[in-house]
Amino acid sequence: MIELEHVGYSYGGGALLSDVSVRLAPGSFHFLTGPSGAGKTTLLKLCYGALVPTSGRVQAFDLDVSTLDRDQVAMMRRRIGVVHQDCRFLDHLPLADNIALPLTVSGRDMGAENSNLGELMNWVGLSERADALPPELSGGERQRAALARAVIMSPDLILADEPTGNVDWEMSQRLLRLLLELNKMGKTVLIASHDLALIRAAKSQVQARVLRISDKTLQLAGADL
Ligand SMILES: Nc1ncnc2c1ncn2[C@@H]1O[C@H](COP(=O)(O)OP(=O)(O)OP(=O)(O)O)[C@@H](O)[C@H]1O
Repeated sequence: MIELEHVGYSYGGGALLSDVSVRLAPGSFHFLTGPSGAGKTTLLKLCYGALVPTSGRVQAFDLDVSTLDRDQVAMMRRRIGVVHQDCRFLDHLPLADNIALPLTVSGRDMGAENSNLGELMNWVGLSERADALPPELSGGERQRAALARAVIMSPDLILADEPTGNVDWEMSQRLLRLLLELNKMGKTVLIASHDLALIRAAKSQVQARVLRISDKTLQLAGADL
């Protein structure tokens, strides 16, 4: 599904990532961990083609992302749902419209899609908040809305960047349950997280691989996690 082969990345100074190789198989569940600034967000961006590697190769759905034209990049991104660390909503649009934005942008018929939107808002427990504006939402509501927006195009792969940042334990468990449900539906899931308690909770429920960025490269974390 996604494969990084000997990937290196630099923002212009020294190398941030070096010789990173990993394969996310269809239907797998992964965590990505490592200290703040180690390059977790950067690695996710390399996976969805927002950044092109300085060295090595990223293959997404059997295509080399650095060789794709604009249309192919757009097609590839439709298959990947991203939950951004900062959620990024349009503050003047009601929540339902924010969640539906990927559909609107891609020109899908909203009449036909409305029941999907309703089901999705119900699934994340936000049906009652459809008309709320993003600044009125709690942290947990924002994170669930960001997850709903990431999956509205029915992606095959979900990349979630600290999806439980700034929420309490109960809410982080609720978000984890949603991500586990998506995985049970056959979606591949990669979660960047500092939250070791969350990773341990997930590992008791799903066969998850934990990858850690250390010394600029990616290592499989040991059984201590
Ligand atoms: N656009 C950019 N230009 C230059 N440097 C950047 C850019 N984006 C990130 N960096 C730097 O790259 C390093 C890795 O950033 P990144 O956000 O990938 O780390 P992270 O592991 O996700 O951190 P955190 O856990 O704090 O979110 C940091 O030192 C950051 O300042």
